[in-house]
Amino acid sequence: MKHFEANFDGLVGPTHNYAGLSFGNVASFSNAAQTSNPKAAAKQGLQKAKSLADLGMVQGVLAPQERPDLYTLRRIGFSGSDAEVLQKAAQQAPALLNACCSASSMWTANAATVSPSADTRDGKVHFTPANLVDKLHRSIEPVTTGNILQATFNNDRHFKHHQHLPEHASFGDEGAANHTRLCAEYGHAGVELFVYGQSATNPDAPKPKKYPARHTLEASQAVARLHQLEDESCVFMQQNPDVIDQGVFHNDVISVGNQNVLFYHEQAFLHTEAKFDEIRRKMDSDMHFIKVATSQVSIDDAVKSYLFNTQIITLPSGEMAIIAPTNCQENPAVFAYLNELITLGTPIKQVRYFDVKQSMQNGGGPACLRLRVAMNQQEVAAVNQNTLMNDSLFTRLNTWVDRHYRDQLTVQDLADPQLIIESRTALDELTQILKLGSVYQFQK
Ligand SMILES: NCCC[C@H](NC(=O)CCC(=O)O)C(=O)O
Repeated sequence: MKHFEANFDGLVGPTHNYAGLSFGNVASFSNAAQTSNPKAAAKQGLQKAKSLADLGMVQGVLAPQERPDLYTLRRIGFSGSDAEVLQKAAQQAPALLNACCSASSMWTANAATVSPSADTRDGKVHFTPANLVDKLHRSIEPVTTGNILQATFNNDRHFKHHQHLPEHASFGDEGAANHTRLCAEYGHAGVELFVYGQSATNPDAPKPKKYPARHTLEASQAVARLHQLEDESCVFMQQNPDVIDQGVFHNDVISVGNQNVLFYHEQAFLHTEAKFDEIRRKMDSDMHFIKVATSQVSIDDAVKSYLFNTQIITLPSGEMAIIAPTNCQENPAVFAYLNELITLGTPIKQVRYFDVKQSMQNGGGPACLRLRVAMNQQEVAAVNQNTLMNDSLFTRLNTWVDRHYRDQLTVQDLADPQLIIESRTALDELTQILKLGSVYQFQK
């Protein structure tokens, strides 16, 4: 049977904006209060997704979330009509209003952790939505994320959906941004590499001093248990706390894997050599560890360009390609490195650049925008087919964006009661296009 690694890209929601909500994420902070362009952002994302489908990849889309989140605003005491709730929140607690308006669900690398059926004891594909507890604006995502995942992977025979982990810092879980699956072939049992920022139950373990470590070892271990993974197919590795303090808030800002390739910065991890030995021992095939030295690309350049937030994909020809943001072309050290990389005799043979600047300005690159789901042919057939990218879906979604999205949005606009009407109208229509059923609270 054929096997694929599908990418499910998050559609950028109608409230895409720059509110500076993510302490520790340099781009989020430095672009705070800029005017965003939700229409351009959504179209940049669609273009990347369509281009991957055109390359012969299995490509899907995941619906965005309903924002402004009036349910959370009411839960914390703002009352009255929808317009009154927005107005009171804007006056009394603008930071809370901003948190309830973020389109951050577009970064579906953080939607969940996914383990393919080749790795799990029950032979199903397992999904655990990430609780994202470290950031208020993201901590309100997991319930709806679960609804959307269940409507997209809606077949009990093949897909197993878990509840998100307990909402406590001990179980800080940022999903697949800190999870990479290494394997010889997508359909073979692989090694699931879980990268965490700190251990919650070991106060003496290293941790960053300036910025938060969002993800714990305990969360990764819980996901491995839920997903019925064998100890022999898991490796838990700690991120270097020093790089978290330099803006590497997720592991996918400093390393990315695909099949038997791990592309990483030399400062990415703690105990790198011992852990790589463990990976080698647990893999049933040779690994290519592609190290980028600080002398080639500094941490600062890696964070600014998102060199490691690239997607490494295996094309139908068997060659690997890197899907990079155009920001990598604009950074001389990174561009020079990438030009050299494709000549080094590694499995990576091409680089393709995409403009995803609207997302990058919030600290999310190409890899943040996608959730990887390795599946066999039968599993791909069991996915909600209306979510899979093709010419007709691409045209429909572009028309849908043109009809419903604004081409500029400021943080002040978030209190505009018209935005909630526009957003709900758009999402209601989207659930019909993707045939998701009622996944949003306003539809229930
Ligand atoms: N994987 C990339 C995630 C980026 C995301 N940025 C944000 O939420 C920025 C939102 C803002 O600043 O408006 C985050 O940090 O979790």
